[in-house]
Amino acid sequence: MASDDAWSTPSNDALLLSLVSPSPTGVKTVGHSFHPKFTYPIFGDSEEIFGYQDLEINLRYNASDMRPNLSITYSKKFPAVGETEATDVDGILREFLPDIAFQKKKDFETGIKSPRQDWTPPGKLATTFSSHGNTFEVWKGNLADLAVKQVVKRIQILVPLFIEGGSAIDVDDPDADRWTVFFLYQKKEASSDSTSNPYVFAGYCTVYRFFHFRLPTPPLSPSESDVEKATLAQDFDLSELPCRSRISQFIVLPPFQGKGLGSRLYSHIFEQYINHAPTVEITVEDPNEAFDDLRDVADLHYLRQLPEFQALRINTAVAIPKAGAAPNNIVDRAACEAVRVKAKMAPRQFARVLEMHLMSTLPEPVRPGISPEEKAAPKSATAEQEHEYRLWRLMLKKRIYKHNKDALGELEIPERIAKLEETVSSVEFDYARLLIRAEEQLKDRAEEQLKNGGEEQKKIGAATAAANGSAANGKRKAAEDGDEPVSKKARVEDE
Ligand SMILES: CC(=O)SCCNC(=O)CCNC(=O)[C@H](O)C(C)(C)COP(=O)(O)OP(=O)(O)OC[C@H]1O[C@@H](n2cnc3c(N)ncnc32)[C@H](O)[C@@H]1OP(=O)(O)O
Repeated sequence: MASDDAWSTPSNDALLLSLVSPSPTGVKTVGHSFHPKFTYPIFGDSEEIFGYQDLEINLRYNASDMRPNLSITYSKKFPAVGETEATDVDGILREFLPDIAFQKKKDFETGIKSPRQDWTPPGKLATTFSSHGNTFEVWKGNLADLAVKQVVKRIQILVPLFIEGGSAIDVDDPDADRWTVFFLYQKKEASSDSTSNPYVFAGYCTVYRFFHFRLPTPPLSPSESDVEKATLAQDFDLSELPCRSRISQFIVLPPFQGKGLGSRLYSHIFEQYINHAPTVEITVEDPNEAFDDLRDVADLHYLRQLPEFQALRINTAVAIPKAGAAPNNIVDRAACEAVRVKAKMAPRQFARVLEMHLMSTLPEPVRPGISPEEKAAPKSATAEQEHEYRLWRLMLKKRIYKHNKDALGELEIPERIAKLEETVSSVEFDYARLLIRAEEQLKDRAEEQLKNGGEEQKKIGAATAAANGSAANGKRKAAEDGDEPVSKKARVEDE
């Protein structure tokens, strides 16, 4: 009998996903097939499937309505010996896929040929944009809509497969209407053959609406209290109440990744909630590093278009005390808060993007960059420039200290100071990296716009102007405190 190894297959390799569409001769794959990033939520921590040789698990999706079809093939199956038997792949996947996925291959292929050619994604068309010569559409719908629910049920397996720690949402929740779903589709030119639909699924995002509880500022005056009671006594639409809109699951399928589509989808969703009056804050559930990057850059572009954000400056008249608490007025706090509320950003996210932007406005000789050469040969800066940089760094240090007060408090003072300095330098590096990305993204988009022409040019122009002469120089400033270049790990302060 062959060893256990011979009967074991890494589940990430065995599972292959593809988008397909009907063709005159049968079914064709759209783009390239792809493997999942994670399978441990499905097949266990070891991500191994026992009991097969040459195991292939093909999960094919009809590219438009995402009707799934599962086929499992292998050359040999381990004959059960006592309690040791081959993993029940079909049985395990039934917990993650709707029944329709288990149809016979032939029925699936016949089935996807029959849908109407005028099929459109569920919900309503929210926006159209072009990217690298292709047309994309975002469709927006509510999970209470059966057509939206059907597609979500079909694609939910993508969450454990691509988002670490992600879990599917309960589509049968009586509060399903609190979920809004944004579908990203590529729209191909209508083909000469009448068999395939022009829509190809590229990704999706779910957004949950939380009620935004605001504690009344005590004491409520009798008149305010009466008004509140009267309001609550009436019939009112729950969807009109102030809410916090939280981006929960965000996926761009691998064949569409790294092309700027995630950023476009995020920016569109952000804009939707900026214009959605009941939303007071737009938040993100457990973002990972890739999503954080995408969001930081997109939020920076958005804020730089607001004149009141551009007007925020480091107040260089502020003196730095030799000892005691760091000053509170390095940037006008009331003005910051007004922009934050307008931009509906959570305080920490807003603070980060503001710090990043202000770093980009520092005079060139003191502006942190990412290149070690600059560290070896620092440019000479004037005393005023050094002062401005120290103020900026103090502001950053203060926020990071507050954010990590408990963890830092456990360290001895010299260690605490060293840890804080290290974290601040790491964040500086990260901001410099993101500012370069932001600049590159603007350039790419401007080129794209030049090719296509169009309205968006104006927005890009405004953001470019705000960034002009102030962007990161791609070099790392010599650290005053002699820090070594830190790792690229971004969120030290989040630990
Ligand atoms: C709330 C949440 O759901 S968090 C989980 C997010 N989802 C996932 O991780 C699922 C798998 N991954 C994906 O779906 C996609 O790769 C996404 C959503 C993370 C990014 O979408 P994409 O369309 O690939 O991003 P896009 O091409 O717009 O890139 C924008 C920026 O995101 C950042 N980014 C994208 N992918 C990565 C990555 N793998 N690692 C680090 N940064 C990344 C970069 O800053 C990039 O800018 P650049 O290409 O100019 O340097």
